[in-house]
Amino acid sequence: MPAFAANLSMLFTEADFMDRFRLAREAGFTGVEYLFPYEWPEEDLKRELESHGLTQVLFNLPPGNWAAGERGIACLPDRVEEFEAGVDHAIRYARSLGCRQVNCLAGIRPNTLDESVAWQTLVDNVGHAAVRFEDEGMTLCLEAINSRVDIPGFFLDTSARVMQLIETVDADNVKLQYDLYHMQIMEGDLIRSVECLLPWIGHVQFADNPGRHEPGTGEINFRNVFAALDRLGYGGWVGAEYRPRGSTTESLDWFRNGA
Ligand SMILES: O=C(O)[C@@H](O)C(=O)CO
Ligand SMILES: [Mg+2]
Repeated sequence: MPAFAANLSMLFTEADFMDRFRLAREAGFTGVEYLFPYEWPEEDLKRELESHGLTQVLFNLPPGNWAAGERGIACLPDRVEEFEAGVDHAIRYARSLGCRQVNCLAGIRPNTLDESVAWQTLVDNVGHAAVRFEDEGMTLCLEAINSRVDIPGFFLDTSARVMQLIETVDADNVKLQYDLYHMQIMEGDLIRSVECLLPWIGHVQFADNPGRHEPGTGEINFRNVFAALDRLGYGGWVGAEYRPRGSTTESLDWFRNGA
C-alpha cells in the first residue's frame, strides 16, 4: 500500500484542529496535510508534528480570500504582488515544518478576464514560485480541480491543462498534484492516466465519487487504483482528502483493511 497522509481539513473534524494530529497518529497515519497553516503559529504546528512523529506532507499557498469564495490568486493579474508575498510566507512555514511540497491553487478566472492574460499571469507566477522553491530544495505542486461540481470556473481543471503549464514553465521542481476525486469527475480512466503522468506526479489525493466520501461509498475501485500506484512504483504520499460520511473512525476501513 502507498504511504497515506491524513488530510486534517477533512478528517478528524470532530476534534479541534490541534488535536487532530494526535488522532491521525493514533489511527496509524505517519503523514498529515491540510489546506493552510497560516492561522496557527509555526511553533505550535511544529510541536504537534514532532510530538506525534508526523511528517508534514503538503499545504497550499495562501489562496486569497477563501471565506469570500476565492480559490487561489495565481491566475489574477491584479494580485501578483500578493501572490509573491504568499510564496515567501509559505516558504517560511514550510521551512519550520520541514514540508517539502506546497500546492498552488490557480484560482477562478472571472468572466471579464481574458483567458490568455490569465494564462500568462499563471505561467509567470508559477515560474517565479518555482525559482524561489528551487532555492529551498522544495517542490511546487499544481492541482487540477474539477469545475463541474466543486469549483465552477476553476482555471486548471484538467490534467492536460496542468501538463501544458508544467511544459511551459519547464522547471524540474514543478509537479502535478493528481487528485483522483477531481480527475474521476473530469476525465475518468484513472489507472491509465496515472501510468502516463507518473513522472510528473508529485502528490496524489483521493475521495470517492459521487459525494467526496471515503472509499467504498462511490464508483472508484480504490483497491485496484492503490495497487496500480504500488505496481508503477509511485514513491510519494497519498492524501486522504475526503469528508467522512459518518465519523472519521468509521470511515477508515479502507486504511485498516486495505481499500
Ligand atoms: O482538492 C481540493 O479541494 C484540495 O486539494 C485543495 O487544496 C483546495 O481546494
Ligand atoms: Mg485535492
